[in-house]
Amino acid sequence: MHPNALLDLCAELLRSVLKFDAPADGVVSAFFRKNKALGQRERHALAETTYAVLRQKPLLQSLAQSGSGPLERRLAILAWAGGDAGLKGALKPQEQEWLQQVRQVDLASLAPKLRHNMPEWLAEPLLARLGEEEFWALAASMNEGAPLDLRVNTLKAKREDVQAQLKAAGIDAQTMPYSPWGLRVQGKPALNKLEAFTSGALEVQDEGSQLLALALDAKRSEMVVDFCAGAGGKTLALGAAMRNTGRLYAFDVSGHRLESLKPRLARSGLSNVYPAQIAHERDDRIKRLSGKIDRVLVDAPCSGLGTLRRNPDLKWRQSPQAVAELQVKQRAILDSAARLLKPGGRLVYATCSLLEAENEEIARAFGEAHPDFVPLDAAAVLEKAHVTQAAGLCEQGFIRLWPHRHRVDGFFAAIWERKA
Ligand SMILES: C[S@@+](CC[C@H](N)C(=O)[O-])C[C@H]1O[C@@H](n2cnc3c(N)ncnc32)[C@H](O)[C@@H]1O
Repeated sequence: MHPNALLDLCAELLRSVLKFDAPADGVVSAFFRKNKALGQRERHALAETTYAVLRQKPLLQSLAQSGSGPLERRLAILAWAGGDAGLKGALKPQEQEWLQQVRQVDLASLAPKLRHNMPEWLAEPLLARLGEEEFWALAASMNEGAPLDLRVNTLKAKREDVQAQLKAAGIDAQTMPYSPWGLRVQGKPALNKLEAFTSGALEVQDEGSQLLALALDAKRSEMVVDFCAGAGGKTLALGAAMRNTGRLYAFDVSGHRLESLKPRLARSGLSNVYPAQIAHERDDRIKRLSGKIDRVLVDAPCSGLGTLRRNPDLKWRQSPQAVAELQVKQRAILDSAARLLKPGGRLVYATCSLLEAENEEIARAFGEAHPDFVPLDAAAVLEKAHVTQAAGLCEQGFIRLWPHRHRVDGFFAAIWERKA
């Protein structure tokens, strides 16, 4: 495709994505389905440019003000990720001149909001919690892409064997710094045709999610509930940790998400998982299992703001009102899920949010209202689960993962034991 046509197509894609009426990854995939003739490199250029615009929207919108022509084309020019040669071939002389001028701007001299590229309602609490230096490190880390994290299904294979298989396929996979199940790959190699993947020895799962499954410490023959199982990323890790014994209920209100668990379940070799759609957190099924469960994971619906490296659109699609509504849901789900536990059972509440409002605030309120739940020290729990450098992953007794500190998505988890 001619570079100019590709640039215009990118502007068209940006126009759709920047409406923010649907998640960016879905809009990009739908756009590619509609534009079938696009080659691999062209798709890469369009997707990376779109994500670069989402990551730095305030900065790029501000810089784009001086140019002319459609705003989305200007944004695409400023963020272009398809190489300088292609861009040169696409630009009119006037645009070339403008780009030269913009590239001279001293970015360090710009207002803070154009440098951290977050809405104020998000920047404010993060700055208050982290202080200047760490806040800016976090802002920078959110503008980096995330690597591809993998979990070895220990039911089927050993980590070092899968690592060797990947190496034989030309993929350099490093063992993860914290999770004993994890391998990390740079770039985005295609995995779905590899024997390690089709045989179920390998799943895509970020390191933080693996650590949450480790924190639940589900054991052989236990009764376990994954309350918000979704497409089952954590369910699969829990089922393998239980060595395919006992009973693992995968609940979710979304039947559609639970459907996506099925092919993954088939690959994994697990037969101890029971997916079930529930109407809401007080569903009759929950009442029937009340007091019978050994371990419950609540991977609560949340703002997702810990995953901005992968989903930068979330910072523009979320709002303080949405967070307030999520808090109501999070409290209700945690309260209801807690009823499932036997005396002596373990409860883990987790989110992939960075906000105290969805994390410590929810956990503390639950602790105050439920004196029969004793908080467990997260570092001690992770150490017992053979997680290396566990203390560095925890704050105030909770798991607290940060992209700039740990090079993973942001995650939170609180752990309790119901009094015997
Ligand atoms: C963070 S996602 C779960 C991700 C999943 N655990 C994984 O590892 O792939 C939160 C899930 O909570 C589900 N959910 C929302 N409200 C719920 C409720 N009242 N009861 C149970 N699940 C709920 C959503 O459908 C969504 O799938």
